[in-house]
Amino acid sequence: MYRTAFLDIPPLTRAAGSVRLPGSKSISNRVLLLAALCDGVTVIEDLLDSDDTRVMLEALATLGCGLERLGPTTVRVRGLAGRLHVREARLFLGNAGTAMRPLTAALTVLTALQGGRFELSGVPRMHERPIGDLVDALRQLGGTIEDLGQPGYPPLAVGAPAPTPLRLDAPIQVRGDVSSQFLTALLLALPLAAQTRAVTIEVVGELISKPYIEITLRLLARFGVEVQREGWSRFTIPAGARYTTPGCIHVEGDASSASYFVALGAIAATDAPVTIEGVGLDSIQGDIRFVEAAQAMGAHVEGEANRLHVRRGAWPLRALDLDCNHIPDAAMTLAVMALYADGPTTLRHIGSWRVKETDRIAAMAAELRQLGATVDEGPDWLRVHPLGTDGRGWRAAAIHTYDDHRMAMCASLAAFNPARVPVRILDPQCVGKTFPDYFETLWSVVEAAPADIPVICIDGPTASGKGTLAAAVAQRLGYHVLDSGALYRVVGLAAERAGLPTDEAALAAPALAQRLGALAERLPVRFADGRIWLAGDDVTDAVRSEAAGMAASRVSAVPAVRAGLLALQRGFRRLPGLVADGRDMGTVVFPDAPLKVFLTASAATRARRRYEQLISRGETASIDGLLADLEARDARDRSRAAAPLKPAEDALALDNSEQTIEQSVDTVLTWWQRSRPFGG
Ligand SMILES: Nc1ncnc2c1ncn2[C@@H]1O[C@H](COP(=O)(O)OP(=O)(O)O)[C@@H](O)[C@H]1O
Ligand SMILES: Nc1ccn([C@@H]2O[C@H](COP(=O)(O)OP(=O)(O)O)[C@@H](O)[C@H]2O)c(=O)n1
Repeated sequence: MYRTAFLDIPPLTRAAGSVRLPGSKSISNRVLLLAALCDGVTVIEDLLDSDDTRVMLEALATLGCGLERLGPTTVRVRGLAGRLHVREARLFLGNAGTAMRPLTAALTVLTALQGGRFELSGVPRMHERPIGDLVDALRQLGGTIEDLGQPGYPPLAVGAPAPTPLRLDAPIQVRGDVSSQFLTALLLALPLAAQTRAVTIEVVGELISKPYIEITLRLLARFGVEVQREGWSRFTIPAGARYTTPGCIHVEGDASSASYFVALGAIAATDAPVTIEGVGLDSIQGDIRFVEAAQAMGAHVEGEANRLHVRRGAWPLRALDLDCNHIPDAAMTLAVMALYADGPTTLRHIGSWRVKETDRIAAMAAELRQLGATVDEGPDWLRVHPLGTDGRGWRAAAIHTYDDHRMAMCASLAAFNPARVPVRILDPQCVGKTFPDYFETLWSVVEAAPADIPVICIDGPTASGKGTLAAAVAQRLGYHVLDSGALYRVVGLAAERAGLPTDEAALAAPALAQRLGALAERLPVRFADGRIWLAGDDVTDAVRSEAAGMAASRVSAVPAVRAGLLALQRGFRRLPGLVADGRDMGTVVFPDAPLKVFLTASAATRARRRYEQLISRGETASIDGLLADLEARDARDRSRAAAPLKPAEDALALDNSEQTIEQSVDTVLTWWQRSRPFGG
């Protein structure tokens, strides 16, 4: 997951390949609650690992539920068997509506039956998301609920020290036109109260998001509770209802998350399809019907039970006028697809967007306008005018994401714009709510023209701080790093292991130079988790020695070695971007890089830094010896014929002798921001 302040997505061209989706959020949190309420043990497989499931798991643990992780996405839950193990607790539920609403209902019923008091709160946005209709229904039922903030919104306290009688004679009425989660919450909780008599719920007003109620009913059935339904207005939980564990339950891939990859397949030029694994035509999630909407816009989709294959069909996409009540979450994806359509697209019946993670109608309109689009909005509709496929009208924009995962994922689709402008996603870690690795998954199926993938070059003499600066800048931008010096060091080491000499006299022989060049070209080197591997051996420490540095300096003067390493180095230019440090990054390897820094510091400063570095590693060193070595290395790097150390013509010079590391990083990031088209 990217924890950077922003993530710049270069213009993307093509997409193909296969993605596996994380588990459905809606299913994950419902299954967790059902497993917690029932008697016995449930193993949940492919559970979503995200912010929203984490807060649910933490809440259930606080309530005394036995939870055991069997793997990254497998959890064993020992249910509470309908009994409260603790009578008082504070539960923090982040911004997870799928935790807040059902837990409020379940704890209201449990405390009415057994006594106890629980406080439920969340992030500030959670406290702006309505829950009043659910609270009204639970109060009708005889539950005790106290508003701890603004009435009708979390935070809430539920329960009282002593049990209170539940009123189950009359049907419980709940509004269905603000959020279907209120009805879901009652359906999940009321089997607790139906042990001796049937419980009926009546929906007031038109029920929105019916597919989410379907998921609730199907999962209740998996846990042994068969709810009887009359249309979409009356639901009866039979007397004697009892949650029983299915033993093991598998969570299917998230159909709303699938929408981004369906859209990708429809938008990106491609020869091979984008294949989405883990969700398909057998899905119980309503958002799977996004596929029909995408097809109406021109996507070519082939579905299997648990898999989808998508390609571009009509191009530009076909404009749409659609009632989106049945796909409230995935419909956001249509708003971005609409930018690539042949006319204005209108999304109707999306009033629930206003009470989601953010006011999604306002947010979507504002951000699509930033991209250059004309957008009209009403209380429960949105109309997006296309930006066209000839490149005119599109603007590079820094997209605000409003702590809303879907805003971030939707906006990424704008990177296919024909104007080939990059898209900046602010606060990319908001995707952690449902799809922590969304961007990594995106990179795995998309392509960009190499020239569009930004590279920041940091060249300069030894111990000027290039590696330190490169790593810090890369971390702030979410970019990859290329430590090109390490490659020369590894060549030196590989030569030694192959029994090849690297002293200057020997290197003068053309046959040896050629062998070293061939060695460099097929160097079995791998960088992973901060370690360097040479043909399966961890050589991280071995290549860092001063002797290895001197050997690197000698072999790096051999033109065949430099040529041999060229393709390998260029291969590091991968999405979303690269920071490369060395001697010739800006002059030879990435001459088209949009930012080149030539980093220097006085020889005395550099010798002192290297000295401190070695001493801190527990090695012995002398400043005078280091100074002499470093001057020798500088001289050789500057005077060699092949790619000598010198600033590129368009490099910006930075002398960090008097700067802290943070100051150097800030200087480079300021230069970088200036070179980007986002303003500010
Ligand atoms: N701006 C700076 N101010 C102070 N020390 C620095 C600065 N930049 C780097 N250093 C320190 O200097 C040492 C050498 O830096 P390094 O990044 O290994 O250099 P290079 O990659 O250029 O050989 C490191 O211990 C690092 O912490
Ligand atoms: N792009 C590069 C990087 C390193 N090198 C050589 O490889 C040696 C080791 O590089 P390095 O960056 O690890 O060395 P230090 O600067 O850390 O001492 C340098 O002394 C250079 O001679 C090069 O020629 N070209």
